[in-house]
Amino acid sequence: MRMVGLTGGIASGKSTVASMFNHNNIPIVDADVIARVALKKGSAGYKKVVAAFGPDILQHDGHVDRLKLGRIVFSDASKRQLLSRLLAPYISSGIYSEILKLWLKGHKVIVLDIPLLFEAKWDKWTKPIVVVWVDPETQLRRLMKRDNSTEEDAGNRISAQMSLDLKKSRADIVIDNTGSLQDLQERFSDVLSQVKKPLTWTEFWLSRDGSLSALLGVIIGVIAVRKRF
Ligand SMILES: CC(C)(COP(=O)(O)OP(=O)(O)OC[C@H]1O[C@@H](n2cnc3c(N)ncnc32)[C@H](O)[C@@H]1O)[C@@H](O)C(=O)NCCC(=O)NCCS
Ligand SMILES: Nc1ncnc2c1ncn2[C@@H]1O[C@H](COP(=O)(O)OP(=O)(O)OP(=O)(O)O)[C@@H](O)[C@H]1O
Repeated sequence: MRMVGLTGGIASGKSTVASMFNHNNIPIVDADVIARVALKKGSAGYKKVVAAFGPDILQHDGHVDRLKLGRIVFSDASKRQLLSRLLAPYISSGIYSEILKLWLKGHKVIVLDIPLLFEAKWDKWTKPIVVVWVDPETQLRRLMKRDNSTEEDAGNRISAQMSLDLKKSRADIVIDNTGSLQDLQERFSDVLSQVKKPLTWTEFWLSRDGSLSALLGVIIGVIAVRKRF
């Protein structure tokens, strides 16, 4: 199975690109969605985070106030590291379990949409790595518009992340998303054909069908050897 890594900066357009993959029947493992589940009221992750950050981060109904927690962690690196450390085991196991489900369904290509792909070292497992890049002004403008946030809040979120130029330098494929959605769609068509190239041998043996063929081969081999002796 081929696991494509999809990453970029906040509001650079990862989800927009992910939905293009999805429209082409390539399933997505979305780390932001998994991270939300990990912080759901009553979950083990929720309990650890509330114990560490205190009840002030909760809304009246007991759910985490994401805006409030976001303000705290995106303006303080040590608190951000603490939150990441507390949630990392739950996010990782959520990602593994999604990958396993898709492997069992026999998908040949899947996309891991992980904002912290490099920081959390998921890049070792993904090939190719696609980075959605955008220039800093466009990123700030789109983020403020999407989240209806102030320049200060949006700037804090951007500077809390690894630089987008550094991510770009570590990419196999860069998608420049500074232009229009139509420009993005055109660039995406090239990327799709690269991602859909036939599987390498290693990827084939790591696919469900390849692994089952290998297992069957081993069983037949063992039976044949036993019959001979
Ligand atoms: C702080 C939280 C509650 C803010 O929630 P909010 O709904 O406002 O933002 P959302 O979850 O949609 O994240 C938006 C973007 O912020 C960026 N981001 C999120 N967490 C982090 C982090 N720890 N470090 C750097 N950037 C981050 C990502 O680009 C993400 O796509 C939330 O982001 C969170 O729980 N973060 C910790 C979990 C995590 O590490 N998520 C990243 C998945 S790899
Ligand atoms: N080429 C484009 N032209 C105009 N708007 C765009 C373009 N690409 C994305 N957007 C808009 O920019 C915003 C950010 O895009 P998107 O949500 O896909 O980013 P993201 O990288 O997934 O963000 P996050 O890291 O927060 O999950 C969205 O409102 C989206 O509709």
